[in-house]
Amino acid sequence: MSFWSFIKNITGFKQAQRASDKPPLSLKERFTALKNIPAFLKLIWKTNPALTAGNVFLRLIRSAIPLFTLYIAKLIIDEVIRITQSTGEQQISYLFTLVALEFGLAIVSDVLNRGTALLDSLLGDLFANQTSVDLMQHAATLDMAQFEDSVFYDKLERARRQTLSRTILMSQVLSQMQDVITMIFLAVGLVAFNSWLILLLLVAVVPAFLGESHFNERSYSLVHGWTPERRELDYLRLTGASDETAKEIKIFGLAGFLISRFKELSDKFYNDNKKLAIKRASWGSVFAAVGSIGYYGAYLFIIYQTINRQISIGQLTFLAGSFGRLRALLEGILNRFSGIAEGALYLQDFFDFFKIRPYIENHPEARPFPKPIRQGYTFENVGFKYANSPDKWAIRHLNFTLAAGEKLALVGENGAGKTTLVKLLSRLYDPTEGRILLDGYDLREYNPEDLRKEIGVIFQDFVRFQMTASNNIAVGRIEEKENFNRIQTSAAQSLADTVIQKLPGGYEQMIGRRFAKGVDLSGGEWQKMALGRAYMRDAQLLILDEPTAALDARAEHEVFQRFAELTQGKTAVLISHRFSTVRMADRILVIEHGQLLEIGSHTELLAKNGRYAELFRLQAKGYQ
Ligand SMILES: Nc1ncnc2c1ncn2[C@@H]1O[C@H](COP(=O)(O)OP(=O)(O)OP(=O)(O)O)[C@@H](O)[C@H]1O
Repeated sequence: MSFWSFIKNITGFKQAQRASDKPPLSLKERFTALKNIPAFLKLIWKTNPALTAGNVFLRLIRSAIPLFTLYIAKLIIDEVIRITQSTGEQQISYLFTLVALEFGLAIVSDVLNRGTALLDSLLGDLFANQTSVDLMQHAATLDMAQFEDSVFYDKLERARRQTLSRTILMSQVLSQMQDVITMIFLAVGLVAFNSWLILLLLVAVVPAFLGESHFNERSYSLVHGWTPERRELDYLRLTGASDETAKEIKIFGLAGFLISRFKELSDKFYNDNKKLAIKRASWGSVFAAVGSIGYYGAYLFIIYQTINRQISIGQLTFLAGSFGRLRALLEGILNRFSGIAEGALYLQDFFDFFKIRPYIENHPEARPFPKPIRQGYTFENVGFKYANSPDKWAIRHLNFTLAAGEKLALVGENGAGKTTLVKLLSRLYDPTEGRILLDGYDLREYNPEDLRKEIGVIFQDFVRFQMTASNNIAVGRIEEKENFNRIQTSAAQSLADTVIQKLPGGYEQMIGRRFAKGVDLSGGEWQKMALGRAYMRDAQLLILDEPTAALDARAEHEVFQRFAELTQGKTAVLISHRFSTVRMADRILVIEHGQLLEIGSHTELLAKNGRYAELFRLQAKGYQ
């Protein structure tokens, strides 16, 4: 497989081609997406009812102000004309009252503007934080298999990316409601004077709205279709400039290679986007011109009526002002409508993500988890295929028992299926065929959460948490993160204490290079920290996948002297390529191409003189 086909596979590039072939969404589909708005408003309300109510209240008051301002302006002009055209002494106190009223309205409007902007930004921040938390919480409930599915991953990516656009959508929806109310106020005023003007207004605005909607739909389709490529771009950006990859990028001289692929993809996206942006701008100008024709048509009509003395000059300013305001408002509302419809489409991704349910879920009528485990595990003809390689059995026809309290070692070549087996034991996946029994009952009958509480797994590719040394060990049992004694004892048992003693900040030292003052560790030092997590955990089944691979000979020896202590009274599964480690187990299961080849104690298997004996001698020979 070439490097690029590999990257394309892991980033789900195939989906990209399918997605970009998708026809753009129809007007109906966009209208349908609006059904997400009520649920969205509910989410905003739930984020903070007080701020939401305050926001709506201020906007309601604001929406009445333009009509009053225009009307007072009309009264002022008519009054000024009346005064200037009359002879003799004139009372001007009425005029001053009107001006003072308009001034008052201007001040109130300004304060309300700032108030809503403030509430918008506070509510927006809270909403963004809340939805990020919800996303993380939901992602945590989902299955491993779902994370390995690229369609799922695209959904997660889109749901995650749009945090900012969701806050913008929130302001848009609230402003839309405000503008609609303002428009109703103004329209009532306009109709009271001349209802024909409303028709002219629609002629001026509707074409622009349809144009905008069309282009929003195109741009959504473009962005949507590009999700997998954007994931690839993110991957390239990260790989090309990260502390974790810098070493190999330099040594293999890969920078140019990654950059050229990045440029190739990003240029393609830029060009697609550019074409659309140019079309949008050109059509936008045409529609704006149509709008202006409508507006000036109405203006001429009002001027004509004024010259014919059908309306006063005050009415002229009121009507022209109302018409201009209404046109701008309606244009804004219609344009914003397509923005909102576009946002609602993205919301669909967001809500879709929350609709994804894990297959492996807790259920109320689950069997209580046995404490202690009495019989142990039984594998009955267990077979498993990864969802992303449906043609290949990673494990097949596995039949064996793991008795309570037994220490079982798994031996086999790379890719034989050892890690897959322990993933099934900890129910990260369910078997594709056959079943795994625990104390006589299918693992599916227990709650996965109860099961996982009783299992401690240290994976080969354990996470190097960029956190303090203390937390790096505490993650083994995070409820005990404040229990310093327990952390210290676990560190001493896994030899992590020897690493921590050398750190300038001791247990509070930030580990890893990502954050300021972080100190990185060597592979073996990291492994000691990870092993500390196993000691933190008070689990009945302990699974250690290559726990000593990165340790030096002395550390490995010491770790295994303590292994008996760690696994005392517990069932343990140990994966290792080192026979010095493997031989300590009660029984050894040799796995080949996902199938059980041999099982027995070290002495039994040596006596059998089969694959285990062959591999054991091969390794022993290497040391002679
Ligand atoms: N997430 C995955 N998706 C698809 N296939 C996978 C996945 N993980 C493992 N496999 C495949 O399943 C098979 C068994 O892999 P597994 O990781 O269990 O092997 P292993 O015995 O633990 O190997 P190693 O000694 O190299 O750690 C391999 O062919 C591997 O390519």
